[in-house]
Amino acid sequence: MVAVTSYSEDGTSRSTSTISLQVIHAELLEPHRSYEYCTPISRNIFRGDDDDMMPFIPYADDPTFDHVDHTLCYGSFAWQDDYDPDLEVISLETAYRLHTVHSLLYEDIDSTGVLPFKLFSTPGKTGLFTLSRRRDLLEWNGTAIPCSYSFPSSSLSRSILQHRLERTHALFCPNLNCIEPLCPVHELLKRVEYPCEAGCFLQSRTVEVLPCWNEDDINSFKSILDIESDMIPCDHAELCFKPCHEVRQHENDESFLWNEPCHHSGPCDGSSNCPCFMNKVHCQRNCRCPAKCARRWKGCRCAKARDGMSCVKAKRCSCVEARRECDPELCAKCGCRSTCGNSQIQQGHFKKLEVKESRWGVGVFLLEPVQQGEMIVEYVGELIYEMTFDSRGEVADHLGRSYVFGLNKTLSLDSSRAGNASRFINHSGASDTSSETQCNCRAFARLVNGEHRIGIFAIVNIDSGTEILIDYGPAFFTEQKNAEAT
Ligand SMILES: C[S@@+](CC[C@H](N)C(=O)[O-])C[C@H]1O[C@@H](n2cnc3c(N)ncnc32)[C@H](O)[C@@H]1O
Repeated sequence: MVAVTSYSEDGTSRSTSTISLQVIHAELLEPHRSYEYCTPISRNIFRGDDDDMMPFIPYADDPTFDHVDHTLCYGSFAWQDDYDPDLEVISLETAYRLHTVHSLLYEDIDSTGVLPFKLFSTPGKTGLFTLSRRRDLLEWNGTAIPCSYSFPSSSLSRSILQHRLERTHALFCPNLNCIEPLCPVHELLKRVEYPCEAGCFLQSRTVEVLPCWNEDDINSFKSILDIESDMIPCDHAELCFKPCHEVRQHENDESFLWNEPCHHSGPCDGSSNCPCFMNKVHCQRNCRCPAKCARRWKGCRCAKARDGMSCVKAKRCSCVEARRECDPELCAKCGCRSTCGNSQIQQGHFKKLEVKESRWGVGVFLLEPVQQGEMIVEYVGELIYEMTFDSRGEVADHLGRSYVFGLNKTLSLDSSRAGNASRFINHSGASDTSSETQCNCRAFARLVNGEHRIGIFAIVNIDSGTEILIDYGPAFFTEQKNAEAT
């Protein structure tokens, strides 16, 4: 029984009545187990590496997580960075006076660590000199620094490979589809048309014996190629501290793969040492050669099909065979924006999906039937480098759930922090023959207008309501088990 009292505007009670309500005994509702947040995205986001400053300690109250080991992945802790704007001005002033009055090099001042800030930028952390150029520091009338004085913009330690990579990375981004917000490269794009030095690879055409490099040189070079494969030899040479033509010879050595967009004067053939020509690959959208260059990918000549399956049903679509999606600029007839069946990722026509409880945590289920060969969804996430793959991997291993897909030699696609429903797709091995847990989809990487993207495709006809399952591959669970054991 519930008593209901009504009140007049001045707050006095007017009447009270009693009503009886039906009592329903509901089943006990179990709360869903806790999950991490995930930002919804529809396109891959370039992240590169996470900040070097640790924002918080994950699983701080969980004694089974090795916090100490995990902190080693970071250079500093956000909660210890006690920000004081006065200190910036005092540090800058101190550095200036030590340099101008006592003739100390800025690099030496930095290496003593005597100032509370680093003067020069370090990986993931902006230095005081750069900060002072980017924003207005507090004004101090007693300063000895003249208005016209400018602090050095960068001082890159020869010994820190990351520094060298970051500096050159800031000058070259050959990706026309670059989706990095405010990518600095597109402001600084610089054409390299001339030999970088005497003995540049552009000038020395003769193939000599492979120059003898020691193990450290070769390891550094491999790291550079892993992180920055899309560079010309002149830039690699600068990073390696090696003569340009030696670098070129090592790049040609079959132990290294090099498939960067070309950037040179002259035609894309042997006379200009065009890297695409040398590596027997097509010039791509990101190459700096003219659009009508003979080495460019020509696209397919498949005809339009009314059922929206042109190129897929065509006997031999050159784009399909090369694992590229058709390119609206090149494939004139197949209808990349309508009838082409080989442009599903860029068209973004995905199937209706539902995420719900499955055998292995949460899974993804179809809300409509799908035909074999159709694309279901694009696997999207943050594009990350190996260092971040490792640091995030420690958390994923502890959690027992990993959302990372290897995309190519350099980048992985991680949907642990940003992604779409596809991040919840579970695994079924090829050997599983049970009708309910049989693998019914496959992930394919496609070159889409110069970018590697991953689509999840049906490998059989699938009914509505069925869980989507893909084979993660043999390494996935072995790596997870190894990580749990260590
Ligand atoms: C990309 S997530 C898939 C979504 C996950 N089920 C969830 O609830 O978030 C991958 C993780 O799911 C779990 N998983 C997926 N398929 C599995 C399977 N066949 N057997 C055991 N665990 C599986 C593993 O923990 C794996 O690291």
